[in-house]
Amino acid sequence: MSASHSDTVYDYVIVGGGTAGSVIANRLTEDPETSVCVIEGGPSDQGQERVLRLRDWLDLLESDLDYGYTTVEQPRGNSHIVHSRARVLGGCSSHNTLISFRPFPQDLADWVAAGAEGWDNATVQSYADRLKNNIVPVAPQDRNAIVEDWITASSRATGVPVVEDFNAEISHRGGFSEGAGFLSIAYDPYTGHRSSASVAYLHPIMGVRDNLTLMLETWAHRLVFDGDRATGVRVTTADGQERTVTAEREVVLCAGAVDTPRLLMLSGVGPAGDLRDVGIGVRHDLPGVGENLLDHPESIIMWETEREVPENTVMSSDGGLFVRRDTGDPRPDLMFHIYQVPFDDNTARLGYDSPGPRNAICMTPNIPRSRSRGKLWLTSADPEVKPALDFRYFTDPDDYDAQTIVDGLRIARDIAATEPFASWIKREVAPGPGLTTDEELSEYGRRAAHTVYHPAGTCRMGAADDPAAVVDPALRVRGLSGLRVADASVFPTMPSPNPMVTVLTVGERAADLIRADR
Ligand SMILES: Cc1cc2nc3c(=O)[nH]c(=O)nc-3n(C[C@H](O)[C@H](O)[C@H](O)COP(=O)(O)OP(=O)(O)OC[C@H]3O[C@@H](n4cnc5c(N)ncnc54)[C@H](O)[C@@H]3O)c2cc1C
Repeated sequence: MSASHSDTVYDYVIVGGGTAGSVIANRLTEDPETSVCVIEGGPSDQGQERVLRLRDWLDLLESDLDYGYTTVEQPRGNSHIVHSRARVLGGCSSHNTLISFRPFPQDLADWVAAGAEGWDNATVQSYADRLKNNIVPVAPQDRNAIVEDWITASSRATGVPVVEDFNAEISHRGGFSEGAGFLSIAYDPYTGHRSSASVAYLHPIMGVRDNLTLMLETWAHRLVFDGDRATGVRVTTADGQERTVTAEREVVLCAGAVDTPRLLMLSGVGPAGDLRDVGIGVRHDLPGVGENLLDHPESIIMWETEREVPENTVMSSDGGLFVRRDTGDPRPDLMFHIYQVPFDDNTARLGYDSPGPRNAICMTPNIPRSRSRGKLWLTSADPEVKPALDFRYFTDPDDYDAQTIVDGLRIARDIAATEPFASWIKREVAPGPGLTTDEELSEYGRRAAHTVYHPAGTCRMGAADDPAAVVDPALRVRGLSGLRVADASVFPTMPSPNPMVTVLTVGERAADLIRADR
């Protein structure tokens, strides 16, 4: 951009310097003639050891760097889940566990079938090939003996193969149906530091590229329009000033699956009836905003160990297991993480005791393609009031979601009875051996349920003429101009595995789409 512009006018304004936003900011500023301003609600992560040290991720949950969204009551689930969302540069990639899975080919076929033309497997995987993050299987020194034994027992008990590199199976062999192994993680095995979106995409260019401006601890609370065209963002800066940051070309929303639909609705873009109910003037009736709230729900089984769990780890959840029950689909339909620490918030609330910090091992079965669909909406026109999140956990009519958790708990028990994992186990703490029927396991599994922290889908992508879609396949907000969304909210359906790599590829492709429109 030319030097004649004032300091609050940029070619592109990106709201949210999170996972996708960091990628887009990097790619757009590769052209020195293009100016970009990133508005980020949180502080920088640079030099912040408590953020960068991946092993300490649990300390960031519900901290000053977490927006901590709650849910409305979940009659068939757990009403006490806190949905952590990071308030720091790099977004959730700066406080998550950085487990890195490419989406499965069939996940992307689902996207295309949902109207996301151009988001086919070959195209999306080619963007995954470009990622700057250092994604590697858990390094030898971080391979904990109990996880090694759990992988062996998982393979023996369920008949699935041991997998050395899950992503290689996806990129070179067209995916996998089942497997147990150490996870691939975006980290530096030499330092234990994150290879988050900010580390990989922003740190190398901060203070280097003059055409990149970061407005940190700055909150965007309303979009500014000229007719149907988005021209900028009203923000409150770190020192409490109200300002308008102007975009000559586009505003790109990367505030995540909670805050992007929230900002659209606060700006009068969303379901007209819902907006009127809270006294917000309707600029553009877009019924899909806030709908299609997706997640990966999980539950937990916890054991006390006979001896202390060794300390070496990347982030205390280093192994994964994928099982397929429905052979009519090539993808796994049950996933498990292992936790090498007592992950006991939900079990303690239900009255279960907790083993000591070095004497617990947990498995968390999760639902890769949950059939329950939720919704997010505003309860007030006040931008400070958090939105309501209703995931409608375990409400799918066929009870597929709850049955998946029941199956998961049973498979976990089989693994705990199989050597070499069995000899680590002293006793089952939760749900406890007394609960055995489907009904008992379903009731427990739903009450102790948690989230894998993967909300998505609330501004879903679809065909340009699909009235329920919020953005078209080029990520442009339907019916408006100068406005795109690029973050987890555009997912039409949930990718089966952990979604961060898919979000990063959304960022990579968004940058190309934006450049193509110049
Ligand atoms: C605890 C936890 C663990 C997870 N573990 C994994 C994992 O291991 N693997 C995996 O694949 N996925 C994981 N996930 C999910 C994954 O991290 C997210 O799906 C992904 O990072 C979301 O990226 P995003 O770009 O959509 O949003 P975010 O990364 O959340 O970015 C949004 C950014 O926008 C900023 N922002 C929001 N609103 C405003 C506003 N109004 N004004 C200014 N700034 C604003 C926020 O501060 C944030 O930086 C985890 C998530 C959590 C919370």
